[in-house]
Amino acid sequence: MRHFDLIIIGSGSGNAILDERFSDWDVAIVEKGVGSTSSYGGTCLNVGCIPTKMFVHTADVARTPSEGDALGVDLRRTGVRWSEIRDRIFGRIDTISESGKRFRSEENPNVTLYEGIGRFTDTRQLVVETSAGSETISADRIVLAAGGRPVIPEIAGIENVAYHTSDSVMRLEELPESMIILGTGFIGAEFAHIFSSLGVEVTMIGRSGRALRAEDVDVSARFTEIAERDWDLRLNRTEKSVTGDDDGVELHLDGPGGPETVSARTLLVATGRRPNSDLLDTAAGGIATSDDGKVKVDATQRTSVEGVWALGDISSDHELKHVANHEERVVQHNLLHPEEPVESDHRFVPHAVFTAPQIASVGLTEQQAREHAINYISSTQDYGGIAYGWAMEDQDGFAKLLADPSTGQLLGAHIIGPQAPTLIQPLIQAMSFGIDARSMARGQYWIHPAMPELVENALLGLEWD
Ligand SMILES: Cc1cc2nc3c(=O)[nH]c(=O)nc-3n(C[C@H](O)[C@H](O)[C@H](O)COP(=O)(O)OP(=O)(O)OC[C@H]3O[C@@H](n4cnc5c(N)ncnc54)[C@H](O)[C@@H]3O)c2cc1C
Ligand SMILES: NC(=O)c1ccc[n+]([C@@H]2O[C@H](COP(=O)([O-])OP(=O)(O)OC[C@H]3O[C@@H](n4cnc5c(N)ncnc54)[C@H](O)[C@@H]3O)[C@@H](O)[C@H]2O)c1
Repeated sequence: MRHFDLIIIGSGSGNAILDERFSDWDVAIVEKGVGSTSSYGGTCLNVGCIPTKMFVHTADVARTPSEGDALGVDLRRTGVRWSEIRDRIFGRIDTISESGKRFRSEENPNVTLYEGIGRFTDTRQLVVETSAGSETISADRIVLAAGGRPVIPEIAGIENVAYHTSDSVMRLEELPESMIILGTGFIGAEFAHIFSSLGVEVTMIGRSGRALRAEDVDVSARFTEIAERDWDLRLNRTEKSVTGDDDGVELHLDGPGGPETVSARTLLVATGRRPNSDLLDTAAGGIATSDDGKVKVDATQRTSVEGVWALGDISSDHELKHVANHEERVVQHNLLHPEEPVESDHRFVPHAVFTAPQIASVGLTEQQAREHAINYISSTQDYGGIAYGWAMEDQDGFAKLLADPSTGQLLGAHIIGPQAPTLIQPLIQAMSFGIDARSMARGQYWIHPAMPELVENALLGLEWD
């Protein structure tokens, strides 16, 4: 059994821990590979944030003809070269993944890369199943950065049909003429935009009455209206069974109008993700998990076992890359300076959904404020009420702010509309640095007539003592 100073399980955010300060540590990285190509470098790089946003940008360009009409410009999309799009995107991604793996395995003499599934057999001890056989390794310190994977719901017949998840759908051989997307969350909303903009007929299935229902209630309601215009959105549905053959799939549902069947060439399952703690058999390592399988950590990212840390999707409530990166920097510091540990800061975690239109959010939603009986004032500013919104003829977008009625400190910010993830950044800054709405609105210039006037006007709309 080989013993290391440090074992890192997972090459996503975990890969970034190692810098020159670790050059005299004997380190093992354990990585099983993600996606249909078993790639190195984790979810975000290979099957998550980065390729999806490369497809999203392409989809944004592909849908410009639908926006030209209101402006008096006639545009036509005459074709989509799917295999070129796919190969352009993965030509870049696969090269980065391969060079990242080569760097760790060939250019870091202090690092040993184990390619296979790691599983705990004892406290700080693992067996790794590699193609060359199984090997047992142990270490003084272990970092769990093993992420999560898509959940496949238990629908009768699903084991007999061909379906995709976000792990495989971006590498489709051909663009299908139709697609059923199961799930109306982040992944469902982003892929519905991507595939519909490229010409695929999208049917989207949701269990509740709203799409993106975790968003602020007004944002979710507006998004649902727009999604109903753009896609065949079927809400309040329960799946009964699924059947299929070489030509496609049929999903049998129960809904408000009784039983119904939807069919399409391809089925994409986007019904959430689960942490990989079961693959790791964290229980055998004595590591405590919550009921949902997330590894329990304290504010310094320490697990229940001395010398074992966790970060990112395997332990975090926020399955977001910027959170995994933040926690990785905390773990890195605490490995190097155990006598002066630092804590993760999860006070103002923003997120964005890169669908159409874009959505971004930070802090409390209105429904959360009500649920926790938090006093708030709110303000909503439409894109249609600012000069740049006139230029775009925007009819749908708005920014909504919630603030403390006694101090004017922002409690939450939610934007649906063009460039929402960019527009929200000054509001994240105001919340993080404790700037009240009036100081924020009037303590600086806002470029006229640029889109951030949406934020300025929403701030000015908040009225407090
Ligand atoms: C389609 C999609 C789009 C996304 N878009 C965004 C976005 O736009 N913005 C955003 O902030 N977030 C996005 N996310 C979320 C983001 O990708 C994750 O939050 C982030 O990648 C988590 O990083 P991580 O390091 O915790 O885990 P991962 O990057 O998943 O790394 C975990 C690694 O551990 C390996 N592993 C797991 N178990 C074992 C084992 N037992 N033995 C060996 N190796 C193992 C896995 O193979 C994997 O490589 C997206 C996710 C998906 C799926
Ligand atoms: N832009 C981004 O930051 C981004 C993009 C994609 C994914 N992500 C991360 O990945 C995570 C996973 O994404 P996701 O979209 O899979 O999860 P999600 O939790 O956002 O959405 C899953 C949806 O599927 C529904 N669902 C569950 N079981 C179902 C069933 N049997 N039938 C129909 N619907 C069902 C859920 O109610 C939920 O609405 C997200 O929570 C997010 O943190 C982030």
